[in-house]
Amino acid sequence: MRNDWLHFSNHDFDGRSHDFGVHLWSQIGSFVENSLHNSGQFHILGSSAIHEAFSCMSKFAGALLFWFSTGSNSNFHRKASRNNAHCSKPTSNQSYRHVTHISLRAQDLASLNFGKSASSAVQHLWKEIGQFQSSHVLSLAAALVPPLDNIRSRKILAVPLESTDERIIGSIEQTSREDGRRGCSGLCLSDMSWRRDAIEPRTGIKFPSVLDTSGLPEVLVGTGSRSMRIIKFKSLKVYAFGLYIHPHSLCEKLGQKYASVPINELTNCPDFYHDLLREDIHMTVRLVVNCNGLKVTTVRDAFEKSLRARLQKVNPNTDYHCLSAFRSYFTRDIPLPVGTTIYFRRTANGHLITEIGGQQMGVVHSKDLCRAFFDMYIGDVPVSPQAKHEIAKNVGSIIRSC
Ligand SMILES: CCCCCCCCCCCC(=O)O
Repeated sequence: MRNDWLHFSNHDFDGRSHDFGVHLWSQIGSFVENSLHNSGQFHILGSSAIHEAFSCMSKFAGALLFWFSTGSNSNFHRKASRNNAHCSKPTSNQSYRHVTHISLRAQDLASLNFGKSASSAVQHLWKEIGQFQSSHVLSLAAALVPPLDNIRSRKILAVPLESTDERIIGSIEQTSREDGRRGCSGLCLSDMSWRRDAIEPRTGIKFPSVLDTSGLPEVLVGTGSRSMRIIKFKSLKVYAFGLYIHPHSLCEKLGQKYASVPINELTNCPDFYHDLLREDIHMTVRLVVNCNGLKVTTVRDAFEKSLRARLQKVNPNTDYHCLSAFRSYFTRDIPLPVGTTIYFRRTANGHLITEIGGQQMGVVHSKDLCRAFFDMYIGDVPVSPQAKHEIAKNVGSIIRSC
């Protein structure tokens, strides 16, 4: 350990994650103690303040320990031999060995004004971590924090989430970790109560972090909005959308293949998106109407146009019966006022279910149509490239927790 920095490096987590966490906590603890003695502040601090600060640090160290020793970390050391993803290019004989550096400036700790400052030091740590992992990974890391006493303290968990990106998935409170996280792909939805909705930034429309309408809980992996030009200089934000995915289905189909590919590579990996579309992964688009005056028939025609072109690309030999069936579900004159919610759900066995305003409109059994539909959001020419990128990052984070 250097003098002016607390510097923790974890070059290979194989079998050492627990030691790392314990080491982290003991380093923080002894450093804080030394700093306080050296700076003479120890005696002027009330014992309850010290206790609070240490407790905050303890929680944070615990969070890190848990993060490194479970979800994310469990996949950090997957061997490249298991990785047959085409976008992955392991270097030399080390494959993807993740290097983690967490640095905490000594003066941050030495000047701790306990109570307030403990959480700002923790925030500093979060920021440092944020330099090597995306905020989305952090949100998932927050999701995997163990139920240490008072871990609900938003002071610690909420700040980095809110200060980074409002669209990220909200922090999760894990209520029980004893009953087999492994059994539910690391991200065990039944164990969690999700605390926050996500807000699509352009429309301000809220999206719940979890959808559990079909009996298969799906998590929100990205939001976006669709603008359409109606006259030359006027464009309308027609709808906002959120894409949800069933983590178990994702892990089952793609967990092994992409576990060791770094997330920033995944986002630029065409094969990854193709696999997401090709594999029968249970997913849903939740679409919320954002302007008045939309007619179901207008929406139907716009979807049909887009889907026809995409179907042709997905399977040039496809028959278009699936499209006629899909179209037929939009014939009724249903009003679509602002706020109307439309779900398009793809099941793992290739059904596309359409539900408008709480009413199931119909089901089409066609894998081609399912692929063409989700191609609108994660395909080569997406409705929102930014949302597609966000989706890939969050899907990548889930895969790391498989
Ligand atoms: C003002 C025109 C409104 C048209 C609304 C159409 C909404 C569905 C669009 C089809 C899918 C898409 O390309 O986003």
